[in-house]
Amino acid sequence: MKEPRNESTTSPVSIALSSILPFLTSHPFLLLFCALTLRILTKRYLSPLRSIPGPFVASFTRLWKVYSTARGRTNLEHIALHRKYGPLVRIAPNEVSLSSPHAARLLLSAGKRFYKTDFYGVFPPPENPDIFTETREDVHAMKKKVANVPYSMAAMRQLNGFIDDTIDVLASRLDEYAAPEGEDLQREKAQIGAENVKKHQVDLGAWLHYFAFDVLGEVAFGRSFGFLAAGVDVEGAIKTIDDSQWYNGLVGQIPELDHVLRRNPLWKFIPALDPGNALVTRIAREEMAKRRPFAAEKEGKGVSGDGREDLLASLIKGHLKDPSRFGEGDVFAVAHGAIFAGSDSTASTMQSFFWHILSSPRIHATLTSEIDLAVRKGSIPSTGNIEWNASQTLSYFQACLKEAMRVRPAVGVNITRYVPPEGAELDGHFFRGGTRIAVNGWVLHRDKGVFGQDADVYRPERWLEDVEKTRIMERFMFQFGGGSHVCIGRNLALLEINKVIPRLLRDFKFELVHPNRELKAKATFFVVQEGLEVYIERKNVANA
Ligand code: HEM
Repeated sequence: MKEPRNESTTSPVSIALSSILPFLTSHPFLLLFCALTLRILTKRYLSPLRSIPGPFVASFTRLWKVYSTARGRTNLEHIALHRKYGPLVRIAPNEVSLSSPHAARLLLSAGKRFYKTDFYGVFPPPENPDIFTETREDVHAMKKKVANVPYSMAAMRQLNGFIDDTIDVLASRLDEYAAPEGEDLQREKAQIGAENVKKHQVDLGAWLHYFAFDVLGEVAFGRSFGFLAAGVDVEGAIKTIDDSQWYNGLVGQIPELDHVLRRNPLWKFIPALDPGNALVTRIAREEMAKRRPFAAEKEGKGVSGDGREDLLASLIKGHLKDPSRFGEGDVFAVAHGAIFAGSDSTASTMQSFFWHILSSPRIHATLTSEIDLAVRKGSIPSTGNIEWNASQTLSYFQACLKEAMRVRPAVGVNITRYVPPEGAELDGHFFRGGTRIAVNGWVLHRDKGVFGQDADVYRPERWLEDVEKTRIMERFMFQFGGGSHVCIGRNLALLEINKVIPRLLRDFKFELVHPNRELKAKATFFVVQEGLEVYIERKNVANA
């Protein structure tokens, strides 16, 4: 017969605890140390992600991500991380970065239910999310349906006039700085000495930035923001947006922090921190106020009086059709959000393009000969603006543009999605529901399997070599994201880029002032770039 258990026997564990706990509570620092060690050990070794390699600190705290984002080099650091650790890298206790373009396609596909994370909730206005910041998929789909109308390529072509006018302003502003050509140049050389002629230089990057903003002002609100006219960042508006994006990218790594920072009601008492005071927001508000009670839109008219309907007018019409599904707040949020989403992104893409082509005399020469030849053949006009269809005939230009978007995509921080509740397999690994998965275009676009062994190199020819290979590479380009959250403004961005860049290359000669210097780039959400200073000379295409 079994001996009855002696209930009063004290287990060794309880003896140990009863002696250790009083000791620890009387030594709070030691207690803190033990708690932290326990947290580190559980996050690091008991997590379902424990087998995925990555920086040790990242496995137990999101602060690693904050640190990495704060340095403004997330894009480059992630390339290095994947080279060191492989295709899956644990970058936070519950977050993994993937480098496989195949896995990224699945992650971003519509209908696969990998939804946006709370990272996006930090982007303002949190109380009235726009298409980019809306994380509720059903609400997002409803808003995007309305907004898709004015962003379609057909609608964008209708806005061609706005873009043309802004290109004319950019070209004439650059013309003020450009060195003369031909006989005029000889005259100037004689007057000021040949060595001084090259002093005609501009910060092309800044002018492209002003251009991207002014186009958006015209497209969204039927009025320019006036950056090109002023030739400066009026009221520091661009800097305000860049700073705000830097905050969003950084705080988005630990979104809870937003409640004690920007969403903290005390901020409202510091006017300089109130984004409502910023130029772009002010203009957006003024335009909304001017158009109320939306009489013109009720009659189905545009606002500019010349038949052109801006984004705001089109969104108001969408709102009038179904105010309960697309409220007035949505009209404002979507039109205003377009400026934030579409300005730095487009500017960064154009800056990358110019930096790459000007850094290679061979590529630059091939591209300019293509454009000069197109003028001589009459496939693009010798003066004035260039239409979308005409720029599509410039195959080397198209290859240079794709290659710029591949090597230096405009979004520099990670795009993140949650794994659906039932879990999912990505790149051969099963992830539990709720795991955060991150992808970064800078990493994905360097995949050697898809883009070739020389994927790190800027080489436009890769897009012209083999039709089948090109088709595959196009499938795995993520510069505009993908799936249901694919960039809504890509038609606009491509339209303006396809019109303005060939025109600038047709009308001016450019040369880098600092040929061996990298652009100064900071990955906020977008890669904000500086340092594209060029020598500029007027070009007579007939003599080219
Ligand atoms: C070359 C220029 C551009 C690039 C490279 C770019 C890139 C991107 C990327 C990568 C995304 C997906 C982000 C994510 O899933 O987190 C995105 C989304 C978005 N973009 Fe763009 N963008 C550009 C221009 C524009 C323009 C001109 C506009 C508006 C005028 C715009 C508005 C948006 C919006 C509203 C979204 C959110 C779409 C959604 O979630 O459904 N973008 N863009």
